[in-house]
Amino acid sequence: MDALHVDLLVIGFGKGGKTIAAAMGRRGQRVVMVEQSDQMYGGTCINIGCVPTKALVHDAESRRPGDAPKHWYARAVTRRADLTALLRGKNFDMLDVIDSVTVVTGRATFAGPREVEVRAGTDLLRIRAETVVIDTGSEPVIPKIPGVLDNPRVTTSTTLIATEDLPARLVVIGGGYVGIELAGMYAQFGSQVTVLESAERVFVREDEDVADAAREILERQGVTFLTGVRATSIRDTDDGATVSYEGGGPGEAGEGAVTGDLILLAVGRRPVTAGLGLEVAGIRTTDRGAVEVDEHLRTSVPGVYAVGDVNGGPQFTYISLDDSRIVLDQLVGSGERSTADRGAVPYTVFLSPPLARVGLTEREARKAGHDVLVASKAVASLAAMPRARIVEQTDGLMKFVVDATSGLVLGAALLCVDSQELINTVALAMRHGVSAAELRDAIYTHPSSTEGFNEVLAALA
Ligand SMILES: Cc1cc2nc3c(=O)[nH]c(=O)nc-3n(C[C@H](O)[C@H](O)[C@H](O)COP(=O)(O)OP(=O)(O)OC[C@H]3O[C@@H](n4cnc5c(N)ncnc54)[C@H](O)[C@@H]3O)c2cc1C
Ligand SMILES: NC(=O)c1ccc[n+]([C@@H]2O[C@H](COP(=O)([O-])OP(=O)(O)OC[C@H]3O[C@@H](n4cnc5c(N)ncnc54)[C@H](O)[C@@H]3O)[C@@H](O)[C@H]2O)c1
Repeated sequence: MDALHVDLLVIGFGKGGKTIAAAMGRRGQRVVMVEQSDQMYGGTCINIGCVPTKALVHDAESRRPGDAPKHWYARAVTRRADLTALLRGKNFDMLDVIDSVTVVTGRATFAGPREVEVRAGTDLLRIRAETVVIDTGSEPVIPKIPGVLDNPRVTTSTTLIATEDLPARLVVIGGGYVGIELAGMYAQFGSQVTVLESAERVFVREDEDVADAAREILERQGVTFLTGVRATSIRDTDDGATVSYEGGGPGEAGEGAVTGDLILLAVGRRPVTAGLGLEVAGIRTTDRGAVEVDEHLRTSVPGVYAVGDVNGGPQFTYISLDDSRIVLDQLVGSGERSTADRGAVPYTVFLSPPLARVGLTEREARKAGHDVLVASKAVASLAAMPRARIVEQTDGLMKFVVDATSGLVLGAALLCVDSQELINTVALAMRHGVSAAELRDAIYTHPSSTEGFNEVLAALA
């Protein structure tokens, strides 16, 4: 079979891959983007990840006491589907409008170092490229628990958020990002939610005061947490699916069972490398199954790069985007940009209100030997941040960890309204050496959430 020969081949329509494809296509390079599903143009984020879940969080938060839960939820699922369809179309068009870029819908497997076969139904296409970018993302880990496989009551985030019937009872296995966000969201839609988490507490990376505040908000919204427990089996009953568990911290049952109408598996996501034929191409993987890359995202085969979740880095859309900057710098820039350049990378868990974090926690800062100053205030106690009262969301706290010697911000935990926006200002300040005093004394618009910094950081004076 003759192979189609192009300049750049991208496998997977994720954030990093599509950004590289568009940039190189605009430079006149012949580019092929291979995506296995026409329902995944644009990748995980817009179709089954960030965007649909945050749309659902928004709708869950907007439910008023008189709104019938099942109806409200079904309406939200329809809106989610409309929104993702719109964005999927826009993402396809983004590449389709570029003359030298072709989107091929089919599953790619390596046939050589920079050559793939693409299977679409009975059609088979062979593509050879000067440069290959692997951006195949990640997929949910399915824990080896009896009763999990082929059980219609067992869901992943992908299938749960497409379910049109609101589960009366939802059991979530895993209290990480996916588990927590969906637990909070479904509780606000009206489900009775139980989270089973194997760590001794939820938000285990966070300082205890922050973790306790976040947990307390979720509990008030109706989420029950069982921590330090491990699910051992799932058994179908007349009444639903019963998850048995072992473990449990002080004061908690050593073993027990909880029944749900649906069970959500949320114990992590692993890189999609199986079945890609990486061994045929000589592309090495790590012991965790990710494509092995160096700090410039080069794989073990010259001319082949890996971006996004598949390279084993932090699993965030904005990291996949930053990966694309590193690869583009290799292809058309100075080749100096690397993963080592990243500093103060923030993250947000979309609770209501969101928990946004950057830098060191207080515990980490003290352990690292810093002379630490802490400024922390409950949002409800802030006089100079009326925005929280305007939007009727006064839950949470703002906490800054500051180096007493340099006056620089070491980290922040913002559990408050708009924190997904605020944290980017703090991260920028940290990256550019803006001091805590400068953040405290800056002029912010009013009424805004940022002006909370004036009052919270005043405690450092
Ligand atoms: C429920 C959920 C919520 C999330 N929320 C957030 C959030 O709020 N903020 C955030 O930053 N991150 C969030 N994430 C993580 C984020 O979605 C991912 O980190 C990001 O989308 C990864 O992008 P990527 O570039 O690695 O590839 P992806 O976007 O995963 O794209 C990979 C693509 O490759 C395709 N593919 C795979 N194998 C092949 C093959 N052999 N041939 C052809 N195509 C193939 C897949 O179909 C897929 O479209 C969330 C994830 C989930 C699951
Ligand atoms: N807002 C965001 O940015 C966002 C939202 C969703 C997902 N994501 C990304 O997706 C990734 C995957 O999310 P995730 O929540 O699936 O993984 P995760 O790694 O964040 O959390 C998995 C959790 O499951 C627990 N766990 C593991 N095995 C268990 C078991 N057998 N029983 C009970 N608990 C168990 C772990 O202790 C952990 O707390 C995240 O790491 C994140 O990068 C980001």
